[in-house]
Amino acid sequence: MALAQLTDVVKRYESNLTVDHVNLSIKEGEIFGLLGPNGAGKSTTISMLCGLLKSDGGSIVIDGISVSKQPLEAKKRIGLVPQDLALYENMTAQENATFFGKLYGLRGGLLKERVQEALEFTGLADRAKDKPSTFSGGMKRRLNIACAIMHRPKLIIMDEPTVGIDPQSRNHILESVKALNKLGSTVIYTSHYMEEVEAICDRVAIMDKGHIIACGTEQELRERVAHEEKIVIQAGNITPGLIQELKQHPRVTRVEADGEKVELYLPSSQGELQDILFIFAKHGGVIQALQIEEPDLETLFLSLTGRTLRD
Ligand SMILES: Nc1ncnc2c1ncn2[C@@H]1O[C@H](COP(=O)(O)OP(=O)(O)OP(=O)(O)O)[C@@H](O)[C@H]1O
Repeated sequence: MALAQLTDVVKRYESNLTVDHVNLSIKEGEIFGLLGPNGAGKSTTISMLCGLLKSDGGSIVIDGISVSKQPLEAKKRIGLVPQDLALYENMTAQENATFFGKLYGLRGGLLKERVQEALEFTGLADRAKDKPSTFSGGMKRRLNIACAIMHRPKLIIMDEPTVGIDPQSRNHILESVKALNKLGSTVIYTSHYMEEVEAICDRVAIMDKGHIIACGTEQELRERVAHEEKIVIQAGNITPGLIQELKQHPRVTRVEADGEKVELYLPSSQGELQDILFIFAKHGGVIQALQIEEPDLETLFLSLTGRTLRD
């Protein structure tokens, strides 16, 4: 059963269709990834889903409740971890969590219990009496999560929660997403990091320029590009002439060069490897490592849009 249903949702900014007739069905109990480059329209979609932004068309239903007709009822079912931190710097971690708990109508013993639970869950119990101004970026992000889960929402929405934070907090957040899901919450997780979405999500929708361009399990999405292969080569002395000749190779569909790394996309490396090594040797490129990779969500994005997620 769908816990969140978006039907033909539209958002316009002046003449731009920022969200262009988006249809999504998020099943109860899943971790659903919304993957797309910066500016794809992910945050705008999330804001409409949470009732923070009015849509210009279509309908959004959460747990059977229309977000536009019964916004307060719908909001009770949602815990939003926004992209921008929403914390009070002059209140302690405990006071922040208490404040958000009260907003959701929690009081007395239950409120105290939930504050403790949320801070423990996010690994901040020993910093309960400290203010966020003394926290690292990752700890602030974790406190943001603690505040969002105080009312044990059915649907937790996290908008790019790992942008600009240290690897330890990043892992902590990814683990906590999985743990929240195991405890029964459905999660929508937006990101432009393919690896994160692949690591934690049951299903993924790929968004670009306001459209959902693909949706399915990682396996289903990979199968759509099963005919593509990626060769990743680490090499010294990568010259413009070398890149140019690789691009001209009739079987190579795309070349991405970044410092000492070259990524080549082609239908199959079989029978072509010799040629490619020859081109490197001809231009004095010194190969240090070579790896043939299975197609991934990046390959799919590239094949659908002609751009990489990082472009
Ligand atoms: N209030 C606004 N007025 C005009 N344009 C806007 C407004 N909010 C967003 N946009 C535009 O809508 C597009 C989508 O933005 P959105 O923030 O939804 O993308 P995103 O996929 O979440 O990317 P990011 O990861 O950078 O936040 C962008 O081009 C953005 O500039």
